[in-house]
Amino acid sequence: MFSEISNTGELKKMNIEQLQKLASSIRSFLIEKVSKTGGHLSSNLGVVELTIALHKVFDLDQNDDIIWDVGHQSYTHKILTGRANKFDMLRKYDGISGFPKTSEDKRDTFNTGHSSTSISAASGIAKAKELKGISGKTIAVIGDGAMTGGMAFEALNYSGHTTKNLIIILNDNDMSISKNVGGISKALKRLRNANRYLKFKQDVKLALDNIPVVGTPTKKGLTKFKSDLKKIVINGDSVFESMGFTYMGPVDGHNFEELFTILEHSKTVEEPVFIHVHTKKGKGYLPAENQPELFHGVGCFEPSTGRIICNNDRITWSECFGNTMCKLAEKNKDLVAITAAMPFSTGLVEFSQKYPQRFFDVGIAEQHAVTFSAGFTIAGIVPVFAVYSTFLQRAYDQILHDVSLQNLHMIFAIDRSGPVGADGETHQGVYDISYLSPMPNMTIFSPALAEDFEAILNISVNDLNGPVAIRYPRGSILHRSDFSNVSFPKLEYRNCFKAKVLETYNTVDVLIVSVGVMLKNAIETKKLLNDMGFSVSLVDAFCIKPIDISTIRRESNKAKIVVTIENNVIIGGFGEILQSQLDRSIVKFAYKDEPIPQGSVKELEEKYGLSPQSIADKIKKLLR
Ligand SMILES: Cc1ncc(C[n+]2csc(CCOP(=O)(O)OP(=O)(O)O)c2C)c(N)n1
Ligand SMILES: CC(=O)[C@@H](O)[C@H](O)COP(=O)(O)O
Ligand SMILES: [Mg+2]
Repeated sequence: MFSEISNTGELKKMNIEQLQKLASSIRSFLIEKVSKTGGHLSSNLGVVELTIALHKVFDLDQNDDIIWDVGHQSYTHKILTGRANKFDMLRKYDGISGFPKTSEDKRDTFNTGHSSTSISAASGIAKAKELKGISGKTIAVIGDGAMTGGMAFEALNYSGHTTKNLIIILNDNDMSISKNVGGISKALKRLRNANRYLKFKQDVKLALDNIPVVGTPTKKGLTKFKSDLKKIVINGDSVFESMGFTYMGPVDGHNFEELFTILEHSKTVEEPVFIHVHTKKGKGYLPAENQPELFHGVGCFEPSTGRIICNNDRITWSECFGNTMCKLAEKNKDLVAITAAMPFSTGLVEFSQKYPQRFFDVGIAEQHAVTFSAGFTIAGIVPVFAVYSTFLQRAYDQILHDVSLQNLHMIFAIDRSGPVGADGETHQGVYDISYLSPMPNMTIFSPALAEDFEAILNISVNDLNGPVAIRYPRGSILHRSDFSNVSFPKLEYRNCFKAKVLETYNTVDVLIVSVGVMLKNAIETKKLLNDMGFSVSLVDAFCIKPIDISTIRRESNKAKIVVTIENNVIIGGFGEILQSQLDRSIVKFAYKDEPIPQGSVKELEEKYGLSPQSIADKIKKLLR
């Protein structure tokens, strides 16, 4: 559909009216496609004009590069680089990614997915080009949410004074996933509200003389924009100016004329430039404009109404977490909840409404969130930091240095632990056992069922000491009643460090030890093996650290082979930890040591031999 403009030569010939038509058809295309595949709709609808303008003004086939921060807003860029026909497979197994991927197209300069990396990467690329004598601009497109991440500040601090030909485009829509928070957000609001049309009072050349970073050679080229430049605000007071950037803006990010004027201008400036673009999240689609949070990362929906249709009736782990937190907070007045810009997705909205004084959204600032939590513990408060497994990686040193070495009592509620599906390799939560296990004093639980999850959250908040991590996956939660033929022991403080022996025999072919929700696969594997005539004992490891080695050793002594099933990577995973403590070899079912691609959990389990059938087949071979 967009094949004729996918080559930038065509786009460059289009006039404003044609571009507006193009923007409108891209929006319809995005709504239609994302309504079927799911994806990051609101953010993408907000940057259609900005992306078109960038493709028109800069030359990605030559030496200009764009780094998309987070990268969840790169769909229009994908369309303009010839990938529109692949959108039916957006975020699907073997399909195109919802994030930039250098393997898909060379104009996806840098892979992203986690927030706040773009300025550092762009700054490095710009420096490298400078060293190699390559011309061209390097452009970081970063959202106001991503701008709350510490790494963005580190990069701004460094590159404003040092990096030529770097352009930072701040896409300010006043939203992270939820409403953006913090001082930066307030400062941006002030800038947005400042007089947008601060006209130059003098001749344009004279005005440019007052901008220290613009040299004489660039003035010549700029005179042709003389009339347009009257619209550009150059606000000498912004924090970005103080950091060494030439600040331009704010401009209306849905107005092509303003965008072209400012982008063309920035092209002529050698020194680092900071362009403030104001956009509307969800632009052009009322359901997304009205509920940008809901349509930030949405499943399938009805395009005409915005009605969500892929809703699961079952309660999710995040919802169960949020409900339990509300109950616990009622009794324990010292309990607080912390999120790094994800109140909605971690299930904390109700908590934030019921207990606004005890709820803290710190922005996309996982490192700060951990050390901030550590501070709470010093004054006798019990902080629960709800965070996705993949984003907690950001705070590795803070977990070690500020929490675990000091044995402080905080709870890491680790959501999206295990494979996450459509977001792919940048977001897979398959490393947390490996990265948390070496932390001294750390307790790690991996519940399989809602009943155990609620109980262990309560025990962790009220009875335990030191740092506690509770890992749980994306999606629907399971209950005891889902496994009517298994009898589960009641989880209490006295047995919370124990592995749960769910089925045991004096002599047995196989002992299966499962981790967390992999219990489901373990139960199904057991059934398959039983049908093949093999006997199977079953243990739910539950407590990963400290590992209940005595129970597992006792069960292992009765078995011909011992098998572990987990949703972590093999290296540093539960299987390896167990093997290092049991003096026998173990057959370990875990994710392979390679980037784990996008795809449904089922597809990934098939790919990595973690489905009940493939596990049973492998065990059968080993037993024979
Ligand atoms: C380190 C990290 N933490 C959290 C997230 C989850 N996340 C993805 S997008 C987003 C909000 C980004 O807001 P902004 O940069 O303003 O982009 P917008 O969606 O508003 O266009 C968040 C919190 C992430 N990708 N990376
Ligand atoms: C882009 C990003 O990092 C988040 O928006 C993430 O995609 C959310 O994932 P969930 O859909 O699992 O909440
Ligand atoms: Mg934003």
